[in-house]
Amino acid sequence: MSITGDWKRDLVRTLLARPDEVMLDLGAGGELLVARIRALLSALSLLLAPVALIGNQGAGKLTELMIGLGATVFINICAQIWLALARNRRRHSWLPYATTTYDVTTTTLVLALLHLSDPVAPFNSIIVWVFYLISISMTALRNDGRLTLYAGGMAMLQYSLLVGMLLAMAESPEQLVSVDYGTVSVGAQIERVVLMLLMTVLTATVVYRMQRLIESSGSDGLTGLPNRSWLVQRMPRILEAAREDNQSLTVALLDLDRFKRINDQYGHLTGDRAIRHIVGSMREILRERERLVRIGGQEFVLVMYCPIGNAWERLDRLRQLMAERPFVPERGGDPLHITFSGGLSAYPSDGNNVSSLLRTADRRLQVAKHEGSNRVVARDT
Ligand SMILES: Nc1nc2c(ncn2[C@@H]2O[C@H](COP(=O)(O)OP(=O)(O)OP(=O)(O)O)[C@@H](O)[C@H]2O)c(=O)[nH]1
Repeated sequence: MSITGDWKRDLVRTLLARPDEVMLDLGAGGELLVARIRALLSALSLLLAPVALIGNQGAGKLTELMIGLGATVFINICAQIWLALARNRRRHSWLPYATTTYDVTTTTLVLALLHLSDPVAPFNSIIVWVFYLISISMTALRNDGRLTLYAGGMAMLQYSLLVGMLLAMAESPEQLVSVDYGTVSVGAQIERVVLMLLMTVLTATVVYRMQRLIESSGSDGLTGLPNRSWLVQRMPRILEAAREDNQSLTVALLDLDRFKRINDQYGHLTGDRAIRHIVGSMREILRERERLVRIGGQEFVLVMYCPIGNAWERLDRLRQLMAERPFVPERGGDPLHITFSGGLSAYPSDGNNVSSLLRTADRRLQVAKHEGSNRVVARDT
């Protein structure tokens, strides 16, 4: 299979996947930012009506301005509602879809309204049409590829339907010529739809790249395991979910014993190989949804969905497993028995947040090291 094929498949899979908790959290921050920008732009649009009033005279123009003013007031009320919802601590998963639908549809409605003042305006107005592109590009801040595809698809569909309907309604070619907006050309309309498609593809690529960067910043290069920043970001949600499901959770902090001697004796590359070898054994004791995290050089955290006593038994089994599978530093050389020490803490009895759980586990780990290493301590003595 070609690398290009894999890349494309990965891109499509990433864009269509439901974002995970970290992406959704970042996306909620992006939604708030977009809501603020929308509120600012809406407030600025309120200034346009008085400015236009100064420059225009006549009864017909006044009616038009009143309609414009009414529309901007409506847009401002909506912008404030979206802002209040985005600020809400409770995350609404439907909100980005609702606001994107609103942004795109408002653009279409304003273009349709422009038809009342000049029949060519909806086809050739740049200022209003550009809001389709702005709405599509703003979806990048929500970290959800599906939202970008939805925005692009909806913008292209609504615009095509609008210009198709207006072209069908035109009674004579003269109606498609205007002093202010020029002549309507079907080619230019197709170009606009192609530009919307291009903006959708570009924004989707930005979303894909951002998701990849966020993922790689949360994983360890040597082992591919999640790293400390992953743990700090993810743990609050994991603990919250365990509390809601009334599920037992134990945090195990493991530290390899006297690892320095392997580096000193065989070199760093062999040390790296030893770490990967040990991680292979550690992975085997993981159950569904449990995580192994590399938080430091030779330090690991296991997030285990079981009571602390059961976790202790499982880690004892890991010790046996590692004893049965010694690491061979060089071909034909003597196998090395690498051991680990561990400290456990139970959620919520030993702490109800990541720091206090890790602090307790670390205190017990130090006791394990002090008592001679190669052991796991589950409670304070
Ligand atoms: N090869 C390799 N070594 C690492 C890596 N990260 C940390 N180390 C090494 O791990 C060793 C840790 O040494 P110490 O903190 O003294 O701990 P220790 O020798 O395991 O001793 P105790 O923890 O007290 O049992 C150092 O030699 C680090 O260079 C890594 O990614 N690869």
